[in-house]
Amino acid sequence: MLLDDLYAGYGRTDVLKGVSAEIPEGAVTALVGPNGAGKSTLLGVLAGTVPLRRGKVTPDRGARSARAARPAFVVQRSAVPDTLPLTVRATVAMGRWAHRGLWRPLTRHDRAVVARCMERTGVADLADRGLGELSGGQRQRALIAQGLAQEADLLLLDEPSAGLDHEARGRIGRTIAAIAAEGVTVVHATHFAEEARGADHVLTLGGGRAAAV
Ligand SMILES: Nc1ncnc2c1ncn2[C@@H]1O[C@H](COP(=O)(O)OP(=O)(O)OP(=O)(O)O)[C@@H](O)[C@H]1O
Repeated sequence: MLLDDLYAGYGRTDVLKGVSAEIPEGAVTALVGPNGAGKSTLLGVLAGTVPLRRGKVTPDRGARSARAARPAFVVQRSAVPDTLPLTVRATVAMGRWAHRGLWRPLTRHDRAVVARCMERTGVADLADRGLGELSGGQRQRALIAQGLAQEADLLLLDEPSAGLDHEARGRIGRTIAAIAAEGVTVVHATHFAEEARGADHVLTLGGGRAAAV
């Protein structure tokens, strides 16, 4: 995927000021940079939730693949209230809404996708537990499973390891790597050097621009 001279921001301020970079397909790209550098903003641009003011994003296969035009965005875990009365299975099943429409019953295929996504992220044995009962790492993996259930080609994760301990971060890293190995392009924002080192590709944001490492 090619990012060409991207400008985006809020109000009168541009946060991204000419970001150009390549994001390799089927690999893990870590997005790093100081607080406020624009990592979430760039993820929002790729997700289509933050409008581009200038520049363009060209998916490598995008012109030919409708699925590539439907990225999955996994928001920061802190954006999900602990008290949300949802089981893990129901949370992951929400990822099928894009396919089924809201409140439509799940098909057998949908249920199979949900089950597989829970397995891929290691939360299958927690399927009937409430989100509020889970550890931070388990909840994060349930949210990643929800993103996966959308069957998008591009999985965007905003600081998936924020607030997690070393072991839980390692598990998230392995989950992300396994997802990319199945052909999904993964872009995740991170503050952890070890997590960035584990990625295939690192994009550093600073001063509104990007540098690949
Ligand atoms: N919805 C918004 N409205 C106005 N300004 C915003 C909005 N979202 C972000 N900003 C501002 O844009 C700048 C970049 O924010 P962004 O969240 O993209 O950075 P980040 O690199 O993800 O930061 P962090 O590491 O703290 O999550 C910041 O100055 C922030 O205050």
